[in-house]
Amino acid sequence: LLALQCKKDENFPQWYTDVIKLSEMIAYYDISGCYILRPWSYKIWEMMQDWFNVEIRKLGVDNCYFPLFVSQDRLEKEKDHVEGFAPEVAWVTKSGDADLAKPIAIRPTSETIMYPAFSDWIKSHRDLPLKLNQWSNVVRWEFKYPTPFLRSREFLWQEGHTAHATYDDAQVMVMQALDLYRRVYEELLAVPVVRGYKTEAEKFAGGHMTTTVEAYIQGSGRAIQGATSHNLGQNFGKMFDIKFQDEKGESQIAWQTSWGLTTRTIGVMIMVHGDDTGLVLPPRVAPIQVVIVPIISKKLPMEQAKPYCEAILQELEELGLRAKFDDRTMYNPGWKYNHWEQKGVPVRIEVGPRDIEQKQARCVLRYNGDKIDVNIDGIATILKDKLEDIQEKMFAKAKEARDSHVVQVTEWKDFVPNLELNNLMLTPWCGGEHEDWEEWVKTTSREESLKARGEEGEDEKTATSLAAKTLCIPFDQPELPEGTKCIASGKPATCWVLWGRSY
Ligand SMILES: O=C1CCCN[C@@H]1CCCn1cnc2cc(F)c(Cl)cc2c1=O
Ligand SMILES: [Mg+2]
Repeated sequence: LLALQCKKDENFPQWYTDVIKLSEMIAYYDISGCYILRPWSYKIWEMMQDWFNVEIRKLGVDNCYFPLFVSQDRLEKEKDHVEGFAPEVAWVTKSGDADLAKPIAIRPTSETIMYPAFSDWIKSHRDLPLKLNQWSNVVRWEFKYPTPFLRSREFLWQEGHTAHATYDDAQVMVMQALDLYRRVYEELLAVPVVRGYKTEAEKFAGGHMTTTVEAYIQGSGRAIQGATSHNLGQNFGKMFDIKFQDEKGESQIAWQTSWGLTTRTIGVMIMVHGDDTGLVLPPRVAPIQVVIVPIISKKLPMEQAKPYCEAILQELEELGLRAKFDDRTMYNPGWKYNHWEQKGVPVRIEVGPRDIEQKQARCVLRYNGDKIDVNIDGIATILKDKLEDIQEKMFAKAKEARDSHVVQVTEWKDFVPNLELNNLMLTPWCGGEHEDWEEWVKTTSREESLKARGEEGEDEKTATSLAAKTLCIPFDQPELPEGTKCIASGKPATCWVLWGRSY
């Protein structure tokens, strides 16, 4: 595969698969749903980890590491909550050719692994708050169609787990974690997100309340959950006997949170920013921000180009930029241009004979193709500023694409037509839990989508994916005029909820 087989707006799933291969981010593996993260994507994960570790340390969170395995007894401690997930739990049943006495599960998440230890460690209010995080892999044997980064059977994540003396302290932690997630997306990945609460139907059943950051993928017209932060209330404290003596010597149950961000972040960044040439990397997370390509010919032998290029490289590195001088002789400049464009490197510096004569360099910007001739005196400062400008412009462009696809809708007749326009919809909502109006919207929006497309009885997968679901109740609520009716139930609306087709 030397170039993308299709345009981003022709066949989005195919485009995505080609981009992650061409940019050398992913390699495939013989076990379905498992992928190799090559250095080009793993370096991005490492930069997110580095940033996140600095930030959680400021919040008093310590990193730790708990075992990969969990006994069946422990995993199934919270019977009701686990049973919904049971089909996706991976089990170890043998060692060698001998059966294990009891099967052992591979962690799909670590509550049942961590919280018995929390119960041992927390006795007094002086042991609170307890704030731990772990970077690990988790395994969930998903059956939906697997997609690298977005839905894989093993993925990398961080999971934060904290315990507090009061509900309010826990809620502060929930919101601090959520804001870190917003910043990972908006400041590092240049992807705008909507922050809000999950509805009762969509929240983590084991918790008290779930908050989320939701991104918009223009290529598919779908929303995607970017990360999630839960207020667990005292649910797990009761289940795992996590109690503490308060100042008055009274026994209290701890208030907890948990929060997670996964390698799905990388897939979101690819889908939002990629174009018909390939990956377009936000400078903040680009493993290489600037690549220098010499245009070697009889007029400019490598001996003459090398010192000139190496001087530029050194100046860039001294300013903290991640730069590379591509001095390979077996590839010509055109091949190198294509290679680094497909990998999404933000800035390419071309150095030809004329550039050296005029003590300048031709800089090409990946995100919009601009070509600028820059004096090599001070080139590093100019490019450092240019990279910051690129980061801002990429965010602004993604924000415009998202904002132009969010519409307020108050009447049901406008709901599916907007789905068909790849829009997300803010609608008045009665909070519809009790009569499960959310299920009604899912079912009805799927049926009406099929009809709108003249495809009765579409195969289950597509049909389901045509259904709209609630993404969140945005923290940022528009005015809700007195007497506004819920778009589904017609009952008095209590808030605005954001709907969309989603991943
Ligand atoms: O979302 C987060 C943030 C990080 C820590 N965990 C929570 C809740 C995870 C929900 N969840 C998600 N998926 C699961 C899959 C499973 F197979 C089992 Cl047994 C349990 C779960 C499960 O509890
Ligand atoms: Mg799941």
